[in-house]
Parts: sequence; structure tokens; C-alpha cells
Amino acid sequence: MPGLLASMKKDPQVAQKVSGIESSKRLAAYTAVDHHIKPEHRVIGIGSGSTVPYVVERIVQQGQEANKGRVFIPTGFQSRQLILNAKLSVGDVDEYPSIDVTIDGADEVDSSLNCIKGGGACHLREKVIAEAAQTFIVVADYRKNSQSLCTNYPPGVPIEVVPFAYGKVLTAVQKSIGSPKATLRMAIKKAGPVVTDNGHFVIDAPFEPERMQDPSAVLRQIKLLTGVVEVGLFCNMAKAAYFGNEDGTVTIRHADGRTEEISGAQQ
Ligand SMILES: O=C(CO)[C@H](O)[C@H](O)COP(=O)(O)O
Repeated sequence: MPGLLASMKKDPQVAQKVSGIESSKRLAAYTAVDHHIKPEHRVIGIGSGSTVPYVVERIVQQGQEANKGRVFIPTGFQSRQLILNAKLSVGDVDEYPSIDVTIDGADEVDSSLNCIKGGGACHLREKVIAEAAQTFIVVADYRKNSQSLCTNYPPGVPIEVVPFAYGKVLTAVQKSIGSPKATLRMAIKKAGPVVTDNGHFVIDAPFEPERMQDPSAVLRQIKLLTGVVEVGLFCNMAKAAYFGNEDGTVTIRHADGRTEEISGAQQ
């Protein structure tokens, strides 16, 4: 899509909006790093997506001394490249099963901090790295801040499946789980389906927002289907979510129900 983005950016109004969204992502990421990546943290999980590069950028700004002796655990190919390009040390969760803090993006976050993740098809590793962390923090722009899941993210819930079982799982998701419009995610610059970093396919399952009043129940139902590897519903996992706003403020929602509006980090 780079051609489309380039032509959109030529329209001044669209260009302003795009750069507004980018600066909202950066604001959320910088503020979350300032609040949660402390000198004593040695093992840090790095998520995937377009907001996370700003997380790595801010961590690099903490300086070589702060990052000496730290190891960064990626959630997929993209975040591994980010870590390597930033000249930070990379590790894997099998060597470091206990992570101090993981910071990751999200596709949608509800008022209880339940998240839809997997827009980049990385949600299996993302969930492992989030679960391994003592503190899991979400960073996103204001568009992801929602009351109820499946309101602002039309593709719905990403479901990673083993390839040979996709037809059976897709039919079950459509007919038994209640997502009649669920589809197999197709690749854009490759003929055929998206293949994850783990060699699996992804089904995107939109649900009515009412169904998402209890996302844990939907998660349990989908996870019980044989052939499902992981579901992009992250329920009761995040300690806080940071949303960058267009006016330069950051909305922080905490797991205990508190919400703060603060000025974003100095850039
Ligand atoms: O879950 C993810 C990838 O699997 C991403 O964290 C999610 O898609 C958010 O990405 P972005 O920061 O580009 O909005």
C-alpha cells in the first residue's frame, strides 16, 4: 500500500491527519517507556506493529549505559529486526521465560483493558511475551480507545489456526461461535493466505459489540476448537493502556479502573 499512502499524503488534509496519528502513536509510546522502563529492568518484551518502533526509539534514547546488560525479547520477525537495527541485544523467551516489562500495541482496547490484537498476525508470540511479563503495557493512538471490542476494528478477532484445519475452524466460527462473516485473511503481495511467523493461517472473525460484553467467554469458546493455536483476545492482561491524543495529551487507563489525562512525554 505504500503508493496509496504516498498519494494520500499529497492531499494536505489527509497528510495532516496521518502525521497527527503518527504523533499520537509516538506520544503514547514515549510516555509509556518513561513510566515503565526503569534502570532496574533487564529483560524487556517488545511487541509488533507501527506504534512499537517509537517504543524502541525511546528506549534507545535512554542511552547506551542504561541499555548495557539489558536483553530485549521480540514478538516476531518485525520486532526482532527493530531490536537488531537499534543495536540492542536480542533474546528469546525460552532463554528468558520471566520478563520484567512488555510493551505492545493493540488494534482495539475496551474500558476494562481487554484487547483485540493480531492485526499484524503476531498474536501468538505477543500473548506468550505478554503473559511472561510481570507488567504488560499497551500503547496506541486514540482510535483504539473503545468502550467495547468489535466497535472500531472492523476485521474483528484474529484467530491463528493450523493450515490443514482452517476450513473446519472457519465453518465452526461462522456457524457455531456466531461470526457468520468470518474470513480467512488473504495476503496482499502474495497469492493465497497470510502465513504467520509460525507457519499458520489467520481467520478474522467480526462479532456484534454486544457479544463482546464478555470477551473472556468468546475467547474460551474459540480456543476450544481443535486446530486453533491462539486467539487475538487479550483479556485481563494489561496493567495499563496509553492512548496518544491529537491535542498532545495522553489518556492512561489503569487495570484498577482509574483514568488519567496527562501531557505527553517531551519529544
Ligand atoms: O497486534 C498487533 C500485531 O499482531 C499489533 O500490536 C496491532 O496490530 C497494533 O498495531 P499498530 O501499532 O500498527 O496499530
